[in-house]
Amino acid sequence: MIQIKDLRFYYPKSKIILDNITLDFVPGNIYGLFGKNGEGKSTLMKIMTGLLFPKAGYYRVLGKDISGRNVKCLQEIFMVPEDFELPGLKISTYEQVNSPFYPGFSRDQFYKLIEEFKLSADENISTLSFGNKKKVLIAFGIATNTKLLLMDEPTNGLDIPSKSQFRKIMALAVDEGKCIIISTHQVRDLHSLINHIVILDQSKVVFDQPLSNISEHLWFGKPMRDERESIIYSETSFGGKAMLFRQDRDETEVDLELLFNAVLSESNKINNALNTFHDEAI
Ligand SMILES: Nc1ncnc2c1ncn2[C@@H]1O[C@H](COP(=O)(O)OP(=O)(O)OP(=O)(O)O)[C@@H](O)[C@H]1O
Repeated sequence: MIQIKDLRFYYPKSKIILDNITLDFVPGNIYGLFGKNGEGKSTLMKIMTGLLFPKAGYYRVLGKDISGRNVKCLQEIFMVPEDFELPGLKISTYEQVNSPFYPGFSRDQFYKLIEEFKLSADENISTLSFGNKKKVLIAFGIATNTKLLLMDEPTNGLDIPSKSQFRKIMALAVDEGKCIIISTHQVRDLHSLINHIVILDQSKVVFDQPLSNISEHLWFGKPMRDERESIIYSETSFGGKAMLFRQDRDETEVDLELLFNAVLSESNKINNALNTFHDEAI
C-alpha cells in the first residue's frame, strides 16, 4: 500500500530529518510509529499524505506517486494530525461539507461513533473542548473508510475512558483492505491494538517488526536468577523489568515501553536476535 525506498528529507536550511528510509506498509495492519521527540514521525506522515515531498528516494502510495496530487489517490487517504483547526460549524454541517470528498464515507458509521463518544450532531465544534474536537476528527477519519488512515498522537487530549473506547473503535475499524498508521508517545494507549512496530531514531528506521515475531521470540517480565544469560535488555527502575529470549516460556504481553527503550539502546542486538529467529523460521 505504501512503499518507501531510500527516502531522504530535510526542511529548508535544516539538518537531515529522514535518511535512507525504507519501509513497506501493507493493508490489514495497524502500525505503531514510534520515536523520540523531533525524530521525524509527523514529517514522515506528512510525506505519506502528500503534504511534503521528499528530497530523494522512491515512494508510492496506493501504487501512485502522490506528489501528482491524484484525486483518486487523495480520496483514499485521511490523516488525523496532532494539531488541527476545525471550522465553527455544527458537527452535522461539518460532516455534510466534508464527506463528499470521500467515496467510501459512511454517515451511519460517523453518527454512531459521535454517539459512542457521547457527542451530539447539533453541537457546534467551536464550543467543544480540545479532546472532544479530536473525537469528532477521529470519528470522521474512521467513517471516511479510506484505504490509508494516519493518526498523529490520536489519544492526546482524550480522557481515560475515551482512550479505551478509542482502542475498541480502532480494532473494529481495520480490515484486510485498510492500512492504519498511528504515531504516539502514549504507547500504553495502543496496547493490544497495533500489530506492527516501526521505530525511528537519528533519522533512520532502527526497528521494523511484526508484533507476532516479537511476542514469539521475546519474553517480557522479571527474570529468575538462573536466566541471566538470556537477558537481552533490562531496566533497574520499577522493580527490574527485563526482556529475554523466550525459549520454552509461555508468551507474555509485549511491553511496548520496555521494547522501545531496549531498541533505542541495543537496536543491533535486538534486530539480530529477531532476524535470526525470523530467518530460521523461513
Ligand atoms: N516546518 C518546519 N521547518 C523546519 N523544521 C521543522 C519543521 N517542522 C518540523 N521541523 C523539524 O523537523 C524535525 C522533525 O519534526 P517532527 O515534527 O516530524 O518530529 P516528531 O517525531 O513528530 O516529533 P514529536 O514526537 O515531538 O511530535 C524536528 O527537528 C523539527 O524541529
